[in-house]
Amino acid sequence: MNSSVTSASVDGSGPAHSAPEPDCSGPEPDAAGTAAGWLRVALDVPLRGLFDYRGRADQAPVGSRVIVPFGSRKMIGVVVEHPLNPDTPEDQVRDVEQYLPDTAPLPDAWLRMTAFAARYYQRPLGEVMLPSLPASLRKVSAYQGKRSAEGPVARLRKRKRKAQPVVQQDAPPSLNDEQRRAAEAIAAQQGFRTLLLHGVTGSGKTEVYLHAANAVLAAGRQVLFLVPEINLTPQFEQSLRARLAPVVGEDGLAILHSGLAEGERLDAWLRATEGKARILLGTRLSIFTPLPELGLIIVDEEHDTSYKQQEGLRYSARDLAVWRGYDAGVPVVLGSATPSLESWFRASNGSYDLLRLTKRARDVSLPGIRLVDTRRLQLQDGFSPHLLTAIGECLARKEQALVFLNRRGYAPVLRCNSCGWVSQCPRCTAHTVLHRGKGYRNFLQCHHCGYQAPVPRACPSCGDQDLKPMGRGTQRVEEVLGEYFQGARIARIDADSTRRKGSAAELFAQVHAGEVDILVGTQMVAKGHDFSRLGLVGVLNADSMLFAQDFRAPERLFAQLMQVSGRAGRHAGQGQVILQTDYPEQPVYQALLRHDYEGFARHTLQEREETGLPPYAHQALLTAEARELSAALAFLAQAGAQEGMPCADRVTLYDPVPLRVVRVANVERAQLLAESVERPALQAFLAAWSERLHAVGREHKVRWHLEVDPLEI
Ligand SMILES: Nc1ncnc2c1ncn2[C@@H]1O[C@H](COP(=O)(O)OP(=O)(O)OP(=O)(O)O)[C@@H](O)[C@H]1O
Ligand SMILES: [Zn+2]
Repeated sequence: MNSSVTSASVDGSGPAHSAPEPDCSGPEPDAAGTAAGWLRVALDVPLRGLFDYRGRADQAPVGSRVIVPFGSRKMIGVVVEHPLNPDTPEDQVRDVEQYLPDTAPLPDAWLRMTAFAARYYQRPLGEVMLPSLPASLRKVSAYQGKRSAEGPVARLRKRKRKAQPVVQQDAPPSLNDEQRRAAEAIAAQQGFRTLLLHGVTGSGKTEVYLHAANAVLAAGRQVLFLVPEINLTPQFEQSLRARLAPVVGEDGLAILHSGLAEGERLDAWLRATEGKARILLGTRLSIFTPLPELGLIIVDEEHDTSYKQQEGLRYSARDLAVWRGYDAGVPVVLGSATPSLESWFRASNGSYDLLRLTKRARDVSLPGIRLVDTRRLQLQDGFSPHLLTAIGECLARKEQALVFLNRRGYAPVLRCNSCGWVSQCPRCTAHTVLHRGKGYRNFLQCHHCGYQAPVPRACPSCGDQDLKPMGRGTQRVEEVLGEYFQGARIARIDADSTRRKGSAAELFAQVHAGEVDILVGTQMVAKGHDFSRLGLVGVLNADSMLFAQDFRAPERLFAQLMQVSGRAGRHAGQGQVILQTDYPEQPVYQALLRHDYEGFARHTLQEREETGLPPYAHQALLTAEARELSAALAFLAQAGAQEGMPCADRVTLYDPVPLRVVRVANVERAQLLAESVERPALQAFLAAWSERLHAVGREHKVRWHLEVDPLEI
């Protein structure tokens, strides 16, 4: 049997190491100076612990990558320690197969951050370290495959980098007083501090970031700039190039997101890691990129849930950014028009500094918001006469209109008018959504598991042919608008229309160029974009989010509505927002009418305090998945026994409950929530708990995962 496997305690009994504080002392040759020694290696396997191999410490400093045998496979791992002795009998320890010196060893700061993330999020160190590297640095085939040549780094260096198009530089506008104060406050920071930049939509937060970044770059340091979505990178890339190229050079910017080809990603990562790129602009995965001269971290739209990874290591890049700033001793700027209540809370109690931008940067006011009470209105294809009229007037003024609706597809469900049958996914407890395919070839699709089926000719239940779409999604809204506004150029931006690489960027470019009159979109269009010609925003179906069970639903709805409203009237004119609702008296809508983020935040935080919810408590969520719900619940019931756990008296475990959508892809799911008002107590509990879960999980045939600071419950 493979020694490294036994040392990692497959059966849960072995001497698994807890994720160590990485050894930061660098390579230590043994007494003889060279001879073989022991290497402790982190591997991307779902086992707790690390794995010992025989190898040469001088060839494999801490932080370097090696290829090692693992069972019958080979894997790339990261050397984290040079132990004096291996944890298994020496004759069972296998040899390192290949050293990978084509990159410098991963630096101490990276080792510290991955170790922190592993500890905090309760994951094996290897499952944090390896996935955070560009794919080609962690797969054996990139080094030993047929066409691997001298490895991915050497291959990359042989290729010529594409020349960066030189972007026209633009003169910075002179900052207004609020912007200047904010930029100066950031630039004045020596050392770690978190600054929350709360600026209303269109207040010019980007300009503040650019000024702060400029100062840091001029001082010879690097800047990490996080944005929530790939779609926002082109807009920021443009601004960064136009403004900062004189300081950092055309090559000084690197961009990282999941939409890049492997080689592009490796290139950006290497340039950032080697300090050639001075600014790294990217989505959440960039948070793990080593930056030797980091001087400032900026997190734009810090409230955005895209910063949370929802699979594998369920980390929050925003939260890790704050930790990284603390560890590196550099300031962190969190910016938003609608900060998360967690961040707002910390700004209110003084642990963050609050910087405010209270008015729009250009000479325009915030949009006028109107709630249209749809209870007693005859809607036409889902549109109130008010909204239709407003769109017509907007087009007549040669401005763009945006219709926002958080539901893609043609209609959320297909229904039989005769017997009431509704289209259902056979694998999930969910309806299938009607989609309009190419050439009107319609199909049904499940938005949970991806299942697709043709549209039945007749009702599968009663045979009647009167099947009708119920409700509307973006495709149907697009179609309806086409009928009402003939000749108008309509574009739809949602996950379906942007599947092809680059198509989202093309669509946004068309909107910016004024080649679109009406834009229909989901949350993809709602945030961050600086549309210059958009005069009107119409919101359909906001009510569907009003009564969600999640305690964060109102916060999220409010943020989304503020953000989408904020796309109107940014450059000129008076922006206008029309929101159709059956519940105009709801506090969320009333706060929106007044553009009153602070009032909404105060009110909602008070409710959270009274009910003991985050940020006044800390949570972790254990989710179990099994063929049968009963098995998932049984696992959770056993997992929920608290005897003998550290800090058990300060941690509340709630009763296991099925998820709202119980079955997805024939797997049934249930959850158990753990909560404590003391973060350290919860952390101590979780560390011991996750040990036990590994053991309990093996007895039950369930898959499970633990999520720390869950965003959705
Ligand atoms: N000092 C200034 N003078 C004139 N125009 C400015 C100034 N600062 C920013 N602007 C312009 O104001 C517009 C809005 O700025 P920006 O997109 O940065 O807003 P924002 O605060 O990020 O808003 P949101 O949160 O809605 O994304 C941009 O077109 C920008 O060029
Ligand atoms: Zn399904």
